[in-house]
Amino acid sequence: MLRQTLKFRKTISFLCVLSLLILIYLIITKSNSEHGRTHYKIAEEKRDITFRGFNIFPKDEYNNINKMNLQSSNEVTSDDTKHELAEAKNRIQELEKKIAILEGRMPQKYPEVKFLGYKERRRILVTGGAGFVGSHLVDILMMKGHEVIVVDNFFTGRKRNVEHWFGHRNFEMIHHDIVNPLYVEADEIYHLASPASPPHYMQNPVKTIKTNTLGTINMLGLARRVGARILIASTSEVYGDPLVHPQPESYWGHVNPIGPRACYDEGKRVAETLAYSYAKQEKVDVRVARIFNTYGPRMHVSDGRVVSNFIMQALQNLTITVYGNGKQTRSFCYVSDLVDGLLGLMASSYTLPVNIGNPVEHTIEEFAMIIKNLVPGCRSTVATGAAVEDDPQRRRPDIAVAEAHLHWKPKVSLQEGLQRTIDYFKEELSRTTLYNNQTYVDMKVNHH
Ligand SMILES: O=c1ccn([C@@H]2O[C@H](COP(=O)(O)OP(=O)(O)O[C@H]3OC[C@@H](O)[C@H](O)[C@H]3O)[C@@H](O)[C@H]2O)c(=O)[nH]1
Repeated sequence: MLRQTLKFRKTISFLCVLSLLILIYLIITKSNSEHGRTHYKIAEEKRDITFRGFNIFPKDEYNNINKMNLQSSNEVTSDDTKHELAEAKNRIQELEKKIAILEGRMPQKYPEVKFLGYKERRRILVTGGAGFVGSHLVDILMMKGHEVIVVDNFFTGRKRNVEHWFGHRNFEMIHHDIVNPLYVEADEIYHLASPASPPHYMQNPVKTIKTNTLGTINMLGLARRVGARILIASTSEVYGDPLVHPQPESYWGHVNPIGPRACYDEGKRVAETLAYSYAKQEKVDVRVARIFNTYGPRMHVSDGRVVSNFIMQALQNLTITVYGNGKQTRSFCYVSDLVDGLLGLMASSYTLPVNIGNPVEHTIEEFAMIIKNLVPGCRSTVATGAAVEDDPQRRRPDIAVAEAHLHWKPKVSLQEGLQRTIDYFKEELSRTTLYNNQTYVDMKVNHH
């Protein structure tokens, strides 16, 4: 009995030891396999990072991980994996090249901006701020250290004209059509929004008149609400086909109210009327600039006005197209001079309309020859064609008021201004033919 009991105990002890050994064995195997899995997981994650082309690590760390990946793949992976890794590296290299190209296109830093204290710094709204004149004005206001809000519907304006300010803390861009009300805070408003090139405004006369009437009402209403001073961009076209020469501000003009230019001429005349009505009735602080023919860089290659047309034609050895007999005259002001005049007017206490333009007058025929001679090796011929309906025959500003009240007169000679503009259009031409393959000829405006 005793022997049997001892034998039973031995068996029990043996079974216990055996189960203990099995348990230990199981625990060891499990921990090994988990360790292996973790290793594999880490390797997978690293491989995944490089595979997706996220080159976000500092270079050394990135290289180490690549080495580790290669080592581990040498140990555990097949030729397929090696091939995948090589492909991933190629893709990373391609992406790096693309990033470098994109970075090359981005402006590296902003133009230098003056620092203004909060008492001097003004918040300035520029309607049409992405347009030809507006964008040059925006540049100066920004560089002076003000906060600038650009409003544009991009009907004729372009983001490209102001993109060098994108992201700057003093700059804001609003895509908005001022025919609809706008609610922003501003100390000053430059109201420049409107198509200004005859073929453009004639192409959409209703839009042109809405912008100059409803749009101006909205901007004057805004100026009243926020107590801002507002400068309205009017035009020499309020004088129509003038019977007085040169044109002083006191001249009332000679305008056909139902002609093809009326949407612009009369639109701007109403804008002036609205400005002085708001000044009288609502005490809005208004300034009115009558802008004469202006030219310079950032005019669109297909703007359709004489300067851009003649320069583009001369640069491509195409016929220079003079509308009518070419005896009509114009006086051309370089854009930086105009911007100086606008700033001077906004700052002055003079509230009646002021002509801003360059009084140096040329016939259009002469002007064609001036441009042809400024483009080296130009083989263009100058041809006259059908006249444009209601085309003003003589135009030259009397700038006595600007000289007396703003102490302003233009500084840039026609020769110098045209040279800078020709250089700009040369650059534009190479850009359009290189990247777009859509040349000026496709978009040429012809209103013969
Ligand atoms: O290719 C062309 C283009 C224009 N012209 C002529 O050149 C003269 C100037 O024409 P533009 O189109 O440049 O400008 P306009 O003077 O007619 O109107 C301008 O006036 C002042 C501003 O307010 C506006 O920018 C615009 O309305 C006109 O006599 C026109 O018929 C040509 O002979 N050939």
